[in-house]
Amino acid sequence: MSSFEVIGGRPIKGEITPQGAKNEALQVICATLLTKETVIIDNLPDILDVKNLIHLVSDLGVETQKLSDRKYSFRAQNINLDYLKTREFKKRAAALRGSIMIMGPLLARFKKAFFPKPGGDKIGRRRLDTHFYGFEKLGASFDFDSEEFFYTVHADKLKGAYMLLDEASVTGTANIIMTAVLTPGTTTIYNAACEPYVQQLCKMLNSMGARINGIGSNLLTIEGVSELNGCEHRILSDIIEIGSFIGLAAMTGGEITIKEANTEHLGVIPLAFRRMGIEMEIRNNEIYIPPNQRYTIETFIDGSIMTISDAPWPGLTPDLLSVFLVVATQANGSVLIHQKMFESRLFFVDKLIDMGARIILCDPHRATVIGLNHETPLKGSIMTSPDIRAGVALLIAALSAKGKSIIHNIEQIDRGYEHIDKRLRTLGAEIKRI
Ligand SMILES: CC(=O)N[C@H]1[C@@H](OP(=O)(O)OP(=O)(O)OC[C@H]2O[C@@H](n3ccc(=O)[nH]c3=O)[C@H](O)[C@@H]2O)O[C@H](CO)[C@@H](O)[C@@H]1O
Ligand SMILES: C=C(OP(=O)(O)O)C(=O)O
Repeated sequence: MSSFEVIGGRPIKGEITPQGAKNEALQVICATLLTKETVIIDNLPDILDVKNLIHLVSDLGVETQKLSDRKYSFRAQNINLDYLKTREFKKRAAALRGSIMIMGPLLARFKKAFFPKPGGDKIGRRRLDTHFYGFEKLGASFDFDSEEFFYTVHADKLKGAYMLLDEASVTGTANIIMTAVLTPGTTTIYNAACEPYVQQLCKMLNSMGARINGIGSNLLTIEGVSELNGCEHRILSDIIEIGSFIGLAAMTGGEITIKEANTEHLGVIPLAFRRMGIEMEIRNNEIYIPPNQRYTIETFIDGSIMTISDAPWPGLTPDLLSVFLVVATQANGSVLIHQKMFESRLFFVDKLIDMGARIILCDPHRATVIGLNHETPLKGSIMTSPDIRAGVALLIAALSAKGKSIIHNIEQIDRGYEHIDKRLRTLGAEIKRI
């Protein structure tokens, strides 16, 4: 288990370019299983989850080749489905959440797929019902071995269908889309997730010859085709990393420019930071955060306390709520952070309270933060990163705090943030891996 040692209290300064998006990368790597032809993916982030998934698909038989720093080619000509029954596969699949998205392509191409319990953040119940509801609607049978925790789907024949999803699951929608593109007939998915990751997946699939309409909305219509060809795809910048950098700059009083910031794809993220009182200038494809901000959280028009809460896209992504929460600890004013989707993602506030933050955890989903208005800095502390986004929130807290902090279990952060220590050092942060 590695740790970060951080000396806080130094404003960050400079320019930074975000990595490619983790959640898009996981979708499009799985999509390479849909064709025998070569797919080239550019801007893949060099993070643990992506490395693990590339390893997994290679073990499954996909020929993978690193073409340059962030560019890989994938060729899924000879797939060995027996690998899905091995102990090695169970271990690899359990290392990340996104691995579940190999099921849709395998079902589409080979009419069967198996999967053990996927990994990912331990942030509350993470059900998979929507995935299997969709597969069943397309004609697959589904079995669950509760002793072995093993999911199986198989079909003699798949057929396009109408479906109304019970929830707009991101990986669930991606899985169903990837089955439907090779399923004869018309599939209509209503209440589909439409996060930028899903939009990007659909665009990539259309460039491979799929026929998907309604991209960017919650109503997708897919005309199945008999086969897909190869393509070249470039991953967008990671909007969660962009939000994390905005939060870090605000908390440390720093001045940064975020290059290649995907400004058209940020949805309500800039608005939510502005509601926290954080100023930013969006210029062309860059975001500039001015220095020394003493931000004041807005109230609602009627004067009531601001709530920052998550919702499926185009609502605010749940993956940034931990960052909003930590940023609020130094604001002028109060905010209610309401994490609606996940049940165990706010418990890390105990660590912020130890550092001097004023937070009341109302229940597992809601925390009220009363800002310190930059009058008293947080104090350095020793802590353990419970999940990827809480980990980054603790890192932001440590970089803004007075004195030294140690953050353990940083593998959680490495799952989704590329060489974060090295990149933050270029902005003047005092952080080292120990
Ligand atoms: C690898 C990957 O891409 N992971 C992302 C993906 O996870 P993942 O696809 O696993 O998450 P889902 O979208 O399935 O669901 C997330 C949580 O929200 C709940 N839910 C979801 C939709 C809805 O309309 N109502 C509702 O309550 C679900 O029950 C679940 O607890 O999407 C999540 C939600 O954006 C993100 O946090 C994860 O980073
Ligand atoms: C919850 C997250 O990831 P995963 O779904 O991969 O666990 C996240 O990226 O914040």
